[in-house]
Amino acid sequence: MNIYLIGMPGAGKTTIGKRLAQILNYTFIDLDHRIEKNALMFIDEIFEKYGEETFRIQEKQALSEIEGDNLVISTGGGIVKDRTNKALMNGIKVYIDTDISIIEDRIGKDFQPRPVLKKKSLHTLYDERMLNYVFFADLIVSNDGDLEVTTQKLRALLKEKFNL
Ligand SMILES: Nc1ncnc2c1ncn2[C@@H]1O[C@H](COP(=O)(O)OP(=O)(O)OP(=O)(O)O)[C@@H](O)[C@H]1O
Ligand SMILES: O=C(O)C1=C[C@@H](O)[C@@H](O)[C@H](O)C1
Ligand SMILES: [Mg+2]
Repeated sequence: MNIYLIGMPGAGKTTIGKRLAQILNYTFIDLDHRIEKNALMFIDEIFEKYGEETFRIQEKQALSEIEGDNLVISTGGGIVKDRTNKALMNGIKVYIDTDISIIEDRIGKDFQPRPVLKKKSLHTLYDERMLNYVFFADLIVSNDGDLEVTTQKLRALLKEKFNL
């Protein structure tokens, strides 16, 4: 069974995904890195050179190319903008739900370029996307507190609800 992590930029999908894969002995895949490998370009360069629409096509393509079992896949924050992407996610979809003000605090301390945040605030993106995250989700896990606590909580829910 594969596990897809969805949620706002900076919610913790990559960090939790790596740790969860370690605990379950699954393989970790970061969809943003797959897109960069396919395009031989960083995501902010794709946005700059070709725009968001082209990026979304590449994102859908990378999602549809995921193969294998026992994978933890962290997706980009905007994967839910296109509701038809849900059908391409064959596995348990987990919404990592993190308070916007906590995300703001956390990503103030990291330096990854996030091109969507050049145009819109996290608050606006959250208002636009929140219902779509819920539409995609089989499970919802809050990541407002300690990372290890979140990951263990998720691990326990996967066992309880999906017998993993
Ligand atoms: N529970 C936590 N406690 C403290 N810091 C955290 C926690 N979860 C994530 N972080 C930190 O928040 C930042 C964003 O996390 P991460 O990169 O995993 O988010 P993401 O959802 O993958 O973001 P993006 O959509 O931009 O790829 C990182 O600096 C990470 O170390
Ligand atoms: O929230 C978004 O729309 C994005 C999030 C990142 O993970 C990347 O997928 C890209 O920068 C777009
Ligand atoms: Mg990430």
